[in-house]
Amino acid sequence: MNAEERLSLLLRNTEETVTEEDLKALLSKKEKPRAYIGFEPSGLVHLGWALCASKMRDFIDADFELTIFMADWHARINDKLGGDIERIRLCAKYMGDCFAALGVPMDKVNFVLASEIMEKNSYWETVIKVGKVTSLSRIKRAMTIMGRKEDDAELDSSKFLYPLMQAADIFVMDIDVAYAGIDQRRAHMLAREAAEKLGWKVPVAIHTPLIPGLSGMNRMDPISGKMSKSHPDSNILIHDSAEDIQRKMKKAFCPPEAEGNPVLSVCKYIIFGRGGKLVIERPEKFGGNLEFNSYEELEKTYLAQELHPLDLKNGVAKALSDYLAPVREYFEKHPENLEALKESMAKMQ
Ligand SMILES: Nc1ncnc2c1ncn2[C@@H]1O[C@H](COP(=O)(O)OP(=O)(O)OP(=O)(O)O)[C@@H](O)[C@H]1O
Ligand SMILES: N[C@@H](Cc1ccc(O)cc1)C(=O)O
Repeated sequence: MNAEERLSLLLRNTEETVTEEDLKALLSKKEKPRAYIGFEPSGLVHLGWALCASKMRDFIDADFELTIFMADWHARINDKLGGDIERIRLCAKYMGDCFAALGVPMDKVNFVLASEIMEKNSYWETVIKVGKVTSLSRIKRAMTIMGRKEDDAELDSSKFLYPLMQAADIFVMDIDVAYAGIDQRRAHMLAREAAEKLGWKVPVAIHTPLIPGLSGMNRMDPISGKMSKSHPDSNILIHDSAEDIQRKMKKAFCPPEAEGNPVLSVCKYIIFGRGGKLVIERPEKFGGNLEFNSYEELEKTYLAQELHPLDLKNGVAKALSDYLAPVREYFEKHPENLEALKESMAKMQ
């Protein structure tokens, strides 16, 4: 694959790259750059992460050394899973299963737990150095990277370490490209600015969009309306059955426009994310079946009101169920971590 092909693979399905010039320069000078994405192990996985998994595959295909980072202590700070570090680590194992089930070749990635890198002597030194060049108000603004409000006065003080730790993770692992959903932008901008001030390597940041929750997203605050495990009614879990998907899709917000439309967003980034097609089954009297081979074709037809929202939803529910069939098969063969996590989570309530 030449540099141009690598670049277009890395840029597909993204919302922004900071900066494209830096990325081009990196590709021209490094054969196997280092990229990473981090997650808090914090519960059952939803469809938004399928977009992350798909992008991870792009990084691997573009010949990057990819690290999937399981932020166990970050999740502990963020009070996830009852703040129980053992439960959080169990969840990290289950997440490894999820990425494998979503088609990430796990033998080609580094799967790293935050506690492993935190044992290095340089970790806390790096946190402190980043802290020395970052203002407290900047840290407060970055609280949104942990799903918290900037002005929440009730936060315990460990949470102020979190953005510094997330930036330090990048430096300690010697990362060239930090990848995440756009809600993580403030962490990456903080890391870039700290690196500039400290004279360290400035990481490139690549961000994918957020799949909206099924009940729709507030344009003024897209982060809080994203599909998330915190909003079970408006998410699709990767474990959902065909019936669950159908039921949830039926209730989904589906306005006659593309922006903020969760059903079209699922089509764009999941169903057509790596090619693919969509078949809408319709009785002859309503125009018969439709087949789309690209998202653009689908969007055009839908916006021209030649496809009824209910028919679209039914077709998407069926396509999603097919998309997630390998995930169901994977967990039928490897149920251990999922079952152990569910059992452990049941003890929390
Ligand atoms: N709806 C989504 N669409 C696309 N990417 C997402 C979505 N939700 C989260 N991500 C990405 O997944 C990674 C982990 O995010 P995060 O831990 O906030 O997920 P979550 O399951 O929605 O968590 P929570 O429910 O606790 O807010 C981040 O890179 C984030 O940008
Ligand atoms: N802040 C990320 C998790 C994360 C933590 C540390 C990292 O280095 C990277 C990512 C989230 O909420 O999903």
